Amino acid sequence: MSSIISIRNLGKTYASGFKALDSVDLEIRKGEILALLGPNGAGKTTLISIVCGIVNPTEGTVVADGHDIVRDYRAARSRIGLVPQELSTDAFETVWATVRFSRGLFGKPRDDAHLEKVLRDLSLWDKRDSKIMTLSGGMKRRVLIAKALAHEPAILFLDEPTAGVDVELRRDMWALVRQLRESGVTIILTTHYIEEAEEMADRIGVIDKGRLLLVEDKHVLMRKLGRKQLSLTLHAPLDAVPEALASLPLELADEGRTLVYTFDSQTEETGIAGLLRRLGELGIEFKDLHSSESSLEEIFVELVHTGRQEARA
Ligand SMILES: Nc1ncnc2c1ncn2[C@@H]1O[C@H](COP(=O)(O)OP(=O)(O)OP(=O)(O)O)[C@@H](O)[C@H]1O
Repeated sequence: MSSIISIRNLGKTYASGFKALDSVDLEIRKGEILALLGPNGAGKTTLISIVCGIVNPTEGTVVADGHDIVRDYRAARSRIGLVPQELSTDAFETVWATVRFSRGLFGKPRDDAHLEKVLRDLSLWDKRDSKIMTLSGGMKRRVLIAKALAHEPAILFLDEPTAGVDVELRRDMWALVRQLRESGVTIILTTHYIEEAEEMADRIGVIDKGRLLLVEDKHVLMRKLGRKQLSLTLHAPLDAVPEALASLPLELADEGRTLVYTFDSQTEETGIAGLLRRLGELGIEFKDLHSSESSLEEIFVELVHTGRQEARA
């Protein structure tokens, strides 16, 4: 798949001297949904703001759909739609006037049929003559998306699209984002919600303290870094893991009633057969067993943790 955005060695040091981004390299593929995951202050909004021309980079380059975002700003920007975290203005405007104005900002000729389609797709058509301030929070968010799509961008950035929205609206937003991707739009979203990245993304980028720790296909990431656990519910609780099993990755949980075996999900040899044989030899019986995989959340916490340790080293 070809790249639609190339980010090379991108760095940002704010006037305060704070380095918000450090040597970020990232190729965003045409037609993908990329989720940027990171804790507060990681640099996600800074990265988006640079690509959208709101913040100037101090180092590096960004090329969006063939246009350098600094040298060729207007052309680059016209290819991009940005859905910011909050709707700050336009309270007294109607939905229709707002989206029409947004399209005009990019010098695009008037195209009422396109705007109608956008509003219909977002279930806002019936509200086209309503003033924005009269809309519900969920509808206001949809207006933000409609504004971002008014000029037919090839790339859509969504900054925390579902922060603070209820579960139902979140699901609606996800469906909408998928639909947009189907129509060929490349989507980059930032989120704090691991579930959102897990649900939506084709690839996941993890960013922390201005550094992009990794970018990986979601399934590969989960396979590569995920661990599996086998939990055995014992007949009789144990005080400690028996000496004879000390070399194995075993832990006791649930006050000695459960023996937990952790193994790498990538390896071919899980070692489970050997474990069960040795338990049999030691006369340790179990009444139930189940396996589980580490969630993206666990992987993420681990990544950020080791990333910080490496940065300190
Ligand atoms: N104009 C500015 N001047 C100085 N520091 C700034 C400025 N804007 C942002 N920062 C700092 O840069 C860091 C990254 O901020 P950014 O908003 O990019 O993070 P984020 O990952 O989007 O966080 P959040 O998830 O909280 O929105 C933060 O420590 C922030 O305080």
